[in-house]
Formats: sequence, structure tokens, C-alpha cells
Amino acid sequence: MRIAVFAGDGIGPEVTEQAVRVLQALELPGLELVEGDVGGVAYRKHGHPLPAETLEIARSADAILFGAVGDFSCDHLERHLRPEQAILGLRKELGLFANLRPARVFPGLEDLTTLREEVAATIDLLIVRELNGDVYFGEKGIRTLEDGRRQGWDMMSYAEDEVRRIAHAAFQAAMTRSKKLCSVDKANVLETSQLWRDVVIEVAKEYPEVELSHMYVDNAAMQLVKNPGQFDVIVTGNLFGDILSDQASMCVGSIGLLASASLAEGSYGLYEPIHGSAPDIAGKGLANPMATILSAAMLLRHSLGLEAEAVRIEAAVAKTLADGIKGGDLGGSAGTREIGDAVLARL
Ligand SMILES: NC(=O)c1ccc[n+]([C@@H]2O[C@H](COP(=O)([O-])OP(=O)(O)OC[C@H]3O[C@@H](n4cnc5c(N)ncnc54)[C@H](O)[C@@H]3O)[C@@H](O)[C@H]2O)c1
Ligand SMILES: CC(C)[C@H](C(=O)O)[C@@H](O)C(=O)O
Ligand SMILES: [Mg+2]
Repeated sequence: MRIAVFAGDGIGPEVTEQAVRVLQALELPGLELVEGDVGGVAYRKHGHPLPAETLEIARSADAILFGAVGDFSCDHLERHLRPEQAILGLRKELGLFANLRPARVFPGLEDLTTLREEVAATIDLLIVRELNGDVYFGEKGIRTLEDGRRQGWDMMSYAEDEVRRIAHAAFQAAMTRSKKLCSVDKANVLETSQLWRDVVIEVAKEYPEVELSHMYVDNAAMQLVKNPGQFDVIVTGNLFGDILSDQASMCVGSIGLLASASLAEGSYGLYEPIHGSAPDIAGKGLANPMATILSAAMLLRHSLGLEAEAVRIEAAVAKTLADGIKGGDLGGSAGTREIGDAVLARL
């Protein structure tokens, strides 16, 4: 079992360190961890945010544990050299098309979210975000029009096979949960979304037990705070899924709690918190490592088939929170390492 560990920038190394400690504490036989450089750190060291040697490590591993990338001092670089290209490159190069972002309220946190307690308590949802297409990977540029005005442009598109495979992933996820799937799009305006909706309806015929609904993304954003308990599985495109998952994180308390799995066909996957490098708190030992620790649990479940060990980690995180040990993001005072220690003590 070879796991690539790409810690990245900002709080990435701080939160990844705690997840690695948790993985090591499980004493899994044959577990090998191999580190690689990504993001701004990799750019400074190798001249590229996703160096060839890092990609090589990724390909040689069974799964990747990823911290975060992003460094505002790199924002002037040409786009292909910016830190974020590391995560985008890994997703594309490795065919990581299905991004699972679960959100549920941990017992004891009901009154700590930005929603009313009785509304927050109902949340147990899974966002299935398509990760290889959409406006993220279309042609783009900034051009000068004939009249001299500059114009930024980004091409949004989805091919039907791309929609079909993420729809299957979402219906399959729904089959293991409450058999309710809501497809979120903007079909009232976008042709990309119209095709998305048509294909999702076609795929639905193969899953007669799943109750399918459709919602426009603007309404979905509103419903997520009005009545989030109505959602079980949400399937959506790359851009809408990015935005809605950050929103869902605050509905359950903090972005420092939301883990994710980015899966290819088969068992290969990359696991990362949904948050970024948080430059505002980086290097201060303030970041909540729970999202990364929970991502390590998803890694054990999805890529290594170690369900019992995954549950063990999730239970330790839940117990830590129930015992009142919280970071500043949840109104507490525990630091990154202290939270790591607390989870380890409850494993
Ligand atoms: N997958 C990734 O690597 C990823 C994801 C999102 C953003 N980014 C990058 O990260 C950089 C910063 O972006 P941003 O500020 O928009 O988003 P961010 O997620 O890094 O931070 C947003 C806010 O949430 C807080 N926060 C985030 N994670 C936290 C944690 N674990 N514990 C406590 N508080 C936490 C931050 O302090 C900040 O106030 C940018 O360069 C962006 O491109 C990378
Ligand atoms: C850093 C950025 C490219 C990334 C995305 O937009 O997918 C991030 O926001 C995320 O949610 O993983
Ligand atoms: Mg995001």
C-alpha cells in the first residue's frame, strides 16, 4: 500500500502532518508513505507547480493524500505555472472525475453552524461534483476586441459521456444512501446544462429505485440554507459543485470539517480537504486538521477497502468534537497539533 503525500502550500503541510500521524497510528501492515512537491512550493523548487517527478510518484501510488495549494505571491505568474494548476493537473492527468464531498452535522455542533440549530441538525448530504470538465478545462484567454476593449473568455462545455459517467457515480452513491438524487444545473440559461439534464434523465432509467429531481443552481444555493435536510445526494458540474460545497461547509459548522474524495474509474483516488491553503492563518498552528484527517479516512475506505479503519478515524473525530475540543474556526481554542493529539488519543 503506497500512499503519495502532497502537502503543498500554506496550511497544507500543517493539516497533512496531523492526518499522516493518524494514518501511522493505525500501524497498517505494508503502508508506505511517499512525499512529493506540489503548488507554489514546487514552483519555487522545480520551476513547475506539478513537476514530472511528483506526477510519477502519484502514478506509482495506490492513492494520494493532498493538503492544499495556493500562494498569493504566485498570482502574477502565467496561469499554467500557478499553484492551483497542481491540483487541476492531477485531477485531469489521473482521470479523477468523481468528487465526493459529504456534509453532515457532527453531534454537538448543531448550535455552532451559521444556520438555526433545528435546520442544521437535518443535514446529511453528499455533493457529487464532476471534476474533469466544465468551464474549468475549456479554452480560455484574455483577448483584445476590434474596438480595443479587452475581453476575458472561458469556454464552458460538457460532452455527453462526461455527464453520463458522473451521473452513474451519483446514482450509485444514491443507491447506498436514501435513494434520492437532485441534479443541479442552470438549464434555463445554459445549453451545457440542458445537455446535462437530458443525459441525467437518460441515465435515470437504469436506476428506477432512485427518486430524481432537478434544481437550478441559484435555487439550490437558497434551498441549502433554507431546508438542507431535503437533500440526500446532489450531482452537479465542476463550477457549481465548487461553490455549493463551500456553502455546505458553513451549514455544518466550518470549512475545516469537509473532506473529499476525487475518484477515477476503479479504486484510485486523491483525498483532500475542500478548503485551500488559508494564507491568513498559515504558519500559526491555527488550522483545523479535521477535514484532512477525515479525507484520510475516505482514502482508507475508497482506495484501500479498509472500512473498519475508516470508521475508527471518523469515530475518533466525532468523539473529539463531542468532547468539546474545537479549533478557532468553531469558536474553540485548540490548535492544529492539539486537535491531532486529541484525535489520536481517541482512536
Ligand atoms: N484544493 C485546493 O488546494 C484549494 C482549495 C481552495 C482554495 N485553494 C487556494 O487557496 C488559496 C486561499 O484561498 P481562499 O482564501 O479563497 O480559501 P481557503 O479555503 O484557503 O480559506 C477561506 C477561509 O477559510 C479559512 N479556513 C480554510 N481552511 C481552514 C481550516 N482548515 N481551519 C480553519 N480555517 C480555515 C481561512 O482561514 C479563510 O479565512 C488560494 O490560492 C486558492 O486558490 C486551494
Ligand atoms: C484551488 C481550486 C482550483 C479548487 C477548485 O476550484 O476546484 C478548489 O477551490 C477546490 O474546491 O478544490
Ligand atoms: Mg473550492
